[in-house]
Amino acid sequence: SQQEQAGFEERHLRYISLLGKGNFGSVELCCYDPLGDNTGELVAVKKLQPSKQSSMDDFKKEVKTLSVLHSEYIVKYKGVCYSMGRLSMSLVMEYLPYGSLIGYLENNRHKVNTRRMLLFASQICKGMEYLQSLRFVHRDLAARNILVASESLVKIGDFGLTKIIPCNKEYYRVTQPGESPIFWYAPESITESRFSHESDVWSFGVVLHELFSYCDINSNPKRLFMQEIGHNMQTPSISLHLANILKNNWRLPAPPDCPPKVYGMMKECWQYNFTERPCFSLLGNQIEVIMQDERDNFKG
Ligand SMILES: C[C@H](Nc1nc(-c2c[nH]c3ncc(Cl)cc23)ncc1F)C(=O)NCC(F)(F)F
Repeated sequence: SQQEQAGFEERHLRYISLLGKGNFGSVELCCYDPLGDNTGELVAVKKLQPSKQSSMDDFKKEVKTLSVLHSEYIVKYKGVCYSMGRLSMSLVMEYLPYGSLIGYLENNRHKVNTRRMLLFASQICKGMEYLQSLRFVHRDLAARNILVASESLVKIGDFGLTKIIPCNKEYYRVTQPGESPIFWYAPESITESRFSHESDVWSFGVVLHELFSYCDINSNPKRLFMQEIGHNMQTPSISLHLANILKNNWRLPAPPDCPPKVYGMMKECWQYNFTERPCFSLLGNQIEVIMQDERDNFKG
C-alpha cells in the first residue's frame, strides 16, 4: 500500500493499550488516525525496547522477513514507523482482534471442537509450507506465536527468530544462545543448535499438542517435560536432561480425548531422526483426511 512506502508517522499513532511483551520489547494496540477525526484504523505496533545495537539489527531482519511474506496464514506487515529522528523504529502490523491462540483457547474451550482444531492446524501447516517455500526456518513455532484472526482463521504472528537457510545448506546453525524455547526444540536443535524445516516440523508437533490440550496450563509442554525430568535429576543442565529423555524415546503424552490419529501425527513429527519426520505438505494432507473422517463420523 502507499502507506508502506510512506511509512507511518508517529504523531498520528495513538496508543490504546499494551497487547503483550516479548524478549525484544512490546506490542501495543494503536489507532493510526492521520486525519485526526477518529476514522483511523487499529494497528499492532511492535516497539523495540531501546537496548543494545544487536537487537536493532535483529529487529531490522525481522522487518525484512515480514515485509516479503504474503500469505493469508501469516500476520500482515503494514510498514514501519521511525521515531526519535530515525534512531528508533517500530514495526506496524495488522491488529488481530481475537488475540493469541493461547488466550483464545483458554476462553473459548466450549466453542472449539476437534474439527475446529484440525482447521487451525491445517492453516498453521499451510503458513509453514509457504514459509518453507521461501527457505525460511521459523525456529519459534509455538501456540504463543499464533494469532486468531476470526473464529475460523489463525495466522502465524511472530518471526523474531526466523532465519533464512543458506542456498548451499539444508539447515541453519545458530551461535547466540538467546532465550531458547527448548521445550519446543527438536533434539538436534537442543544438542547441535541445528535448525531446519524438519526441526520446525518437530515444533509443529508440539503446537498440535498445545492445540489439543486447549493450551491448558496443566498440560503445558514445559510443565510436562519438567515433571518427567524432575524424577531423574542428574546432569546439571535442563537441556541435556531434555535431550536425554528424548533420546530414550520419552514423548509428551496424548492430550485428554485426543483422537488417536492426531496423536499419531504428533509422534511422527517427534521422530528422533529428522529424516524420518513428515514434511508440512504431507501433514497438511493427513489433517485434511482426518477432517473428512471427523465430518463423516459427525454425520453419524
Ligand atoms: C508480544 C505480542 N504478544 C501478544 N500479542 C497479542 C495480539 C493480539 N492481537 C494482535 N494482533 C497483532 C499482533 Cl502482532 C499481536 C496481537 N495478544 C496477546 C499477546 F500477548 C506478540 O506479538 N505475540 C506474538 C503473536 F503475535 F504471534 F501472538
